[in-house]
Amino acid sequence: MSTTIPVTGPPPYDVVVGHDVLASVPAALAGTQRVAVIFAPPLAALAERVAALLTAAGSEPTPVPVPDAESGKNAEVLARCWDALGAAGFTRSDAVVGVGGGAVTDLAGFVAATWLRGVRWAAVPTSLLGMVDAAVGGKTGINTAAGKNLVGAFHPPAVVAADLDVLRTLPPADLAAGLAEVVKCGFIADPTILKLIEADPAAAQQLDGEILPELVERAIRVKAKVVSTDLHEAGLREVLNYGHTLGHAVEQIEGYQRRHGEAVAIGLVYAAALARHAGRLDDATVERHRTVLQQLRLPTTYRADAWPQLRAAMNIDKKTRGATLRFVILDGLARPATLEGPSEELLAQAYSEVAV
Ligand SMILES: NC(=O)c1ccc[n+]([C@@H]2O[C@H](COP(=O)([O-])OP(=O)(O)OC[C@H]3O[C@@H](n4cnc5c(N)ncnc54)[C@H](O)[C@@H]3O)[C@@H](O)[C@H]2O)c1
Ligand SMILES: O=C(O)C(=O)C[C@@H](O)[C@H](O)[C@H](O)COP(=O)(O)O
Ligand SMILES: [Zn+2]
Repeated sequence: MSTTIPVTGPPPYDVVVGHDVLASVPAALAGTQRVAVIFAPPLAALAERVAALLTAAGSEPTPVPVPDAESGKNAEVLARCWDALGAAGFTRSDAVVGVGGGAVTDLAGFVAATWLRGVRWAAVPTSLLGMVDAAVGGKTGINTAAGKNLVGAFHPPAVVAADLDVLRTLPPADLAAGLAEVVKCGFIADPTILKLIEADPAAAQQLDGEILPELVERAIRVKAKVVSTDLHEAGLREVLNYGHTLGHAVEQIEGYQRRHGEAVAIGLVYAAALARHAGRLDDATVERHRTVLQQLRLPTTYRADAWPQLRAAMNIDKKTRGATLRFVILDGLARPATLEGPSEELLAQAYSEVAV
């Protein structure tokens, strides 16, 4: 059983989520000759299954193993992927498939965006975070020493095949990290998500119940709607960056060793505190951020002495214009807004609510 959630584009494509969805990959890449299947070691068996489906459909898969997680999302690994495509003689009628968590699909999508200035690609997200967020919407890219995702391209996939069964092997901490982005969707657009988690936080993490699939579908619908309206982040899409200004700074100062979803959880509390200090958000909604994230055992605090480093790292956030920091905040539940150029005092006051 599966659900198809359309991203209306342009270009249009489907997010197919549920069980037995992998056949949608060869279907979406019909007519391609060679297909590079980019994967990290923990997902080697699934990558082989995808390759077998491509072979059965008449394509010629080339396996391209890459280092796991953030250690594969950099310029050196990107260049190795280009070399693999070059050695196999990839042309514009060929394609790429990314099989893995968000780090691998971000990398694979960027390989596809840059090879011959853009070839088709498909995403097979294998983490919760990848299914609800990273694989959807066409943001592809890599990290640099200066910051998270600083090099990349908007290059939407031909299909996203999210097979809920693959989540069975996902470590619980990675499942929880994915829920941070689901919570984000709850605060910016769909408060039912928050009610579902608050009513039964354990059920939100159980693969065999009905709650987790509903949360996945709801979060994908939030993202699909936003990116269908504003692929290139001219305005509306910025709401998906809620919690990411401080979150990305945490990841950068930790050398990309911290789970993205955990950093976003800390960043969500910071953004809520910032909104309150700016007089835009009530105490109860700020507190709701802490409680729902803590129910999922996600971090909501960070080292007090890290503030100078975090503050410097935030300067290179993609929403920054010149010297003006810009934050996504809330004016209320499901009422995302922008805060431009907050004072240093305000920034530090908000951090005092996160600092331990
Ligand atoms: N492009 C976007 O719009 C977007 C959105 C959100 C996040 N991201 C990016 O996504 C990345 C985070 O993604 P993530 O949380 O998936 O982390 P990740 O890709 O680093 O994966 C986390 C770990 O889970 C493992 N894993 C994944 N699926 C598994 C499975 N089914 N079974 C066993 N192990 C599995 C991975 O091998 C890895 O060790 C970050 O780089 C973030 O910047 C991008
Ligand atoms: O899709 C988006 O747009 C988002 O902002 C979703 C985020 O969850 C995601 O982490 C994204 O990669 C951040 O984008 P960036 O442009 O700040 O790197
Ligand atoms: Zn994110």
